[in-house]
Amino acid sequence: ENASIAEGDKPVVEQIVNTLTKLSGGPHKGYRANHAKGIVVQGEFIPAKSAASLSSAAHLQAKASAVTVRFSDATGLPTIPDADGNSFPKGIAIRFQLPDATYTDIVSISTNGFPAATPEDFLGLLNAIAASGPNAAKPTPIEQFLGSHPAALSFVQMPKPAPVSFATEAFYGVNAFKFTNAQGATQYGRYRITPINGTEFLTKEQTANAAPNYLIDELPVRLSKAPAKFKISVQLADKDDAVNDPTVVWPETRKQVELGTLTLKNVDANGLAFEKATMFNPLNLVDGIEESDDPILLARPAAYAVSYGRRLGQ
Ligand code: HEM
Repeated sequence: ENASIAEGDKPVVEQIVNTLTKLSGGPHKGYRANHAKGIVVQGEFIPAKSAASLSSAAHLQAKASAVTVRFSDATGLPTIPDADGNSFPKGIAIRFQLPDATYTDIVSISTNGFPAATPEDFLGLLNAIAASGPNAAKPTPIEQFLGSHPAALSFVQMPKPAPVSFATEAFYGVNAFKFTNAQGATQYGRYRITPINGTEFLTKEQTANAAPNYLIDELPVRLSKAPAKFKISVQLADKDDAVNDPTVVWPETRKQVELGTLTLKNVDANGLAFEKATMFNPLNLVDGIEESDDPILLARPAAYAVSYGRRLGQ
């Protein structure tokens, strides 16, 4: 694919996928270029009464929807240990089955914020990491990049504790969406997916001793005993909040609207085949929810499609 074109002349999203692949020692045939290691579970979503006040979307009205959820570790390395520092942020991808046999997705991470405001900057960050091997001259490319990109530095420095379970981690939509209700009123907001029993993290010592697959192994055991529940809500933008910049964290004082309860019931027995055949996409939207003009959000479908095409061997 595009072998005769110089790397720097390829579309930025393709360059990002190539650098993600290089950073993970890939290509790892049949796996995602990012968030390669994951687990697929099934459950349902029951909307809260407040959901319809925000959006007329079909899954936010009175009725329950079937959902499929994929939790994941960051990087393109399918064998990354679940407590490895590079496995953060963790990911959650949620697919809601809609009444008309279509679906809509939410794809979120375990950090409230992103290291770059544009795909070009994200590529710059990844390329700086790739150029900063053990023999790189000081200051290394990544030291230089972080020195001149405060948002990337604060993302790198953000605490990313290892969760006890995928079911005890909180996730953030990071990119804003535009929600419209049945009366035509619009508001911008960011998703939050929060465990109903609260977040729970390992101690430093537990993290150091965690088994390589401790998260992947824990979830089926947990779900065989009881369902795991999350609250899905939306943090609303104030009129001056940046709705097109995922590096800007909005104040915790912003109002939140509860959308409903996500209940996870069982691990998908066909999860491996499903995850290979499926591309989650944050712009699989539904009437009542639209994208913002955040350049990171808008770049994601094309990047995911490059990775998906390669996963299917195209
Ligand atoms: C320009 C910015 C980004 C790029 C280039 C990028 C790239 C990718 C790629 C190539 C994949 C693999 C997709 C597939 O093969 O199906 C992926 C997966 C994923 N990304 Fe991103 N990403 C970006 C931003 C984000 C953001 C802002 C979030 C969360 C707010 C996010 C969360 C995830 C998650 C959770 C997955 C795994 C989805 C799944 O389980 O299928 N990404 N990303």
